[in-house]
Amino acid sequence: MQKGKIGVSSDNLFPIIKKFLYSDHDIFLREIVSNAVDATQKLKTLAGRGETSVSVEHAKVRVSLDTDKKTITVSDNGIGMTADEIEKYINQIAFSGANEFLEKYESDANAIIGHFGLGFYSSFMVSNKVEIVTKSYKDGAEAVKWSCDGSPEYSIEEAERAEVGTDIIMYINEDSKEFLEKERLSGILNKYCKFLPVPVVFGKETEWKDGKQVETDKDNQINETNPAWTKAPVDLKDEDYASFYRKLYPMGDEPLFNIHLNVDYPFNLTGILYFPKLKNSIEVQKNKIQLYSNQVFVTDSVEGIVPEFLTLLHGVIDSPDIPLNVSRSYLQSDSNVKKISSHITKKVADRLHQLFKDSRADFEKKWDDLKIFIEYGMLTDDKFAERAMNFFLFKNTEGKYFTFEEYEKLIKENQTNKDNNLVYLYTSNLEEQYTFVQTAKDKGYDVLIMDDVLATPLLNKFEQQHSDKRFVRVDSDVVENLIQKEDEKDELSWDEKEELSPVFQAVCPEANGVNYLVDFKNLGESGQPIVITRNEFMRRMKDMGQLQGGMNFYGDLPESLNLVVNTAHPLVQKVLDSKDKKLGKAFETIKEDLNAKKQERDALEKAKEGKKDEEVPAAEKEKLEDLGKSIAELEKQKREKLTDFGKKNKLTKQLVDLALLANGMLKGEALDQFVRRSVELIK
Ligand SMILES: Nc1ncnc2c1ncn2[C@@H]1O[C@H](COP(=O)(O)OP(=O)(O)OP(=O)(O)O)[C@@H](O)[C@H]1O
Repeated sequence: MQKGKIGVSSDNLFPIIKKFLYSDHDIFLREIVSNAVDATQKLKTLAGRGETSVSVEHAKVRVSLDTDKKTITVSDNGIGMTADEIEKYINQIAFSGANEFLEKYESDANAIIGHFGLGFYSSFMVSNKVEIVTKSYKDGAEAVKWSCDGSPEYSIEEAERAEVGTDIIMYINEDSKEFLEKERLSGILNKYCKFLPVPVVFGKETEWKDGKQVETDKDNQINETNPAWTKAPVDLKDEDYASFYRKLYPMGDEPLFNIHLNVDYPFNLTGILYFPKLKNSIEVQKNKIQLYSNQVFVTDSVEGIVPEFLTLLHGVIDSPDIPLNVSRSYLQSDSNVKKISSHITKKVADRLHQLFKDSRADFEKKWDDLKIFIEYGMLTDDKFAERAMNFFLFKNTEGKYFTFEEYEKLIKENQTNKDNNLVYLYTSNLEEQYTFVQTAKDKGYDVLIMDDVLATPLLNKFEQQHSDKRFVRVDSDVVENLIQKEDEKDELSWDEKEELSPVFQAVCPEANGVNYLVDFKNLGESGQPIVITRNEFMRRMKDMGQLQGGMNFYGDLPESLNLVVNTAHPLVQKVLDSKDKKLGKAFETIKEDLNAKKQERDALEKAKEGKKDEEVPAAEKEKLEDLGKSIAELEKQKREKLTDFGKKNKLTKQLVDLALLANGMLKGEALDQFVRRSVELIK
């Protein structure tokens, strides 16, 4: 037996490997199994070149578990190692054996790249002791056994092994005994090794016999050696893509369609990406793409590796050019990774454009499921946004689809306002905003449906890019104001409006932290007497605030609605008339009094003009002050009378309630009262 010291610069390397090399301890299995796969492939390469007569026909990697001895063993019938090679590749751990092999067999390099640096030593994260029993393929090579208990000391001795290949025997330590559970182990194999290119077996297949599961004598192969993405697109049918998707996501809904990536210049990349049917919550759909390197699973958290919006896609990307065992931040700044990312973006946009051109009808059918994804892309990636203008679709309330260009043509004539802006009308909820949609349609306008969470930021973006286009939600103003074609004429005098304002204010609901602002507008005799609208700017700001998690100034503001009184409506005129009748002489007196006092004050103010303060007689100042007080008092009385009238007047209440009802905002007690009042009014 020969003893020696592993060639590391410091005795402290082992603890470092154990603790810090990989945060996921389960990665040891990936490393050891992929070394075994590499060794097998190396032997196949040699056999293919006629450089060895060792049979590679039944090449496989076997993982076995011995719960009594507390060992996990990974065996392969690959290339094996001589004692010298162990010295070189294992003992001199800074040296990566793959390099030498690569130099020699450059043309076959792709299949045999070792990229995990200290891969073998990751076994010490979970083991007290590791043994290698190996026999090289080289003529006359003797089997050897290397053994190391986790200190830098190792031993190497002769051993028995009938066939060429290697066993890695790991004596699992107390802290890691979870890995001695069969379920756990097969879980890890399924995660990392599912698509390795050489058969990997673990345990035996089972079958149902006499009402229970029994083991057969057939090896249980855990991997598929030729997964769909490694095949040429021409060799795959729709069903093959669909069944591969089911393999990746057994619980997932059927995807909409897929993109098969196959790049070999300027970098190597293969993969299949699927467009899933997105559900409402975006977050849970994210990060389902699996990243592989030569069929070895690396990660399923691809943030920063593919563009943000593409994390919504599902599927597999495999590239030997992605540096894998490095930190995430390094990965994100890697130039290869950046190229890959923009390449995928382009491919995805191309594919969507293709689908749009090939079958518009089919594309439209899928649009509702696709749009969140495309909108997300347009918002976060300007290059994608540019390309997407070719296939982004608007959908109107009739269920018809238009490209940006087509829609512009459709509305240009009718929906250009007096300032020469093109106005796009939209609804975010056809049910709730039904009356507004209908009113707009009656005017001959077209209304779009923009009902998803990304609509508001997307509209903001469209408007930023096109300064002559405006998007307004149908309920953000009365239809006359949405697309203002000419300056309006007024039906009520300033005084009349001033008096009506507190009357209607008095019957606005007070609960729910909603502010109402009474406003007046000529909506025509056939228009509704009262309409409730939501200011577009404030609403969008609130929407954005909510998207950002409510941490935004506007998000916290109380909701503010406009109560628009139709100045041309006969019922509004009726309120005005009945107010005069009801408040009668007493109210007239207050008004006359108020007017007289105001005139007096104005005259005094006028006389004061141009004089310095000390030139104004004290009596006059006092008089002005008294007048101010009386005016304020009279104003207060006037307001009180109007408020009181508003509250008692059934018609006022009824009109406001009707407007609330049309907006689905009349609930509970208020609704009950409305119904009772309506019955009474009909009687
Ligand atoms: N099962 C095996 N059969 C034959 N040689 C092996 C086996 N396992 C490891 N080796 C040899 O030991 C070397 C070191 O392995 P290790 O996993 O530490 O690094 P690597 O495989 O070279 O690099 P990486 O882990 O990054 O792929 C390998 O390059 C290979 O030459």
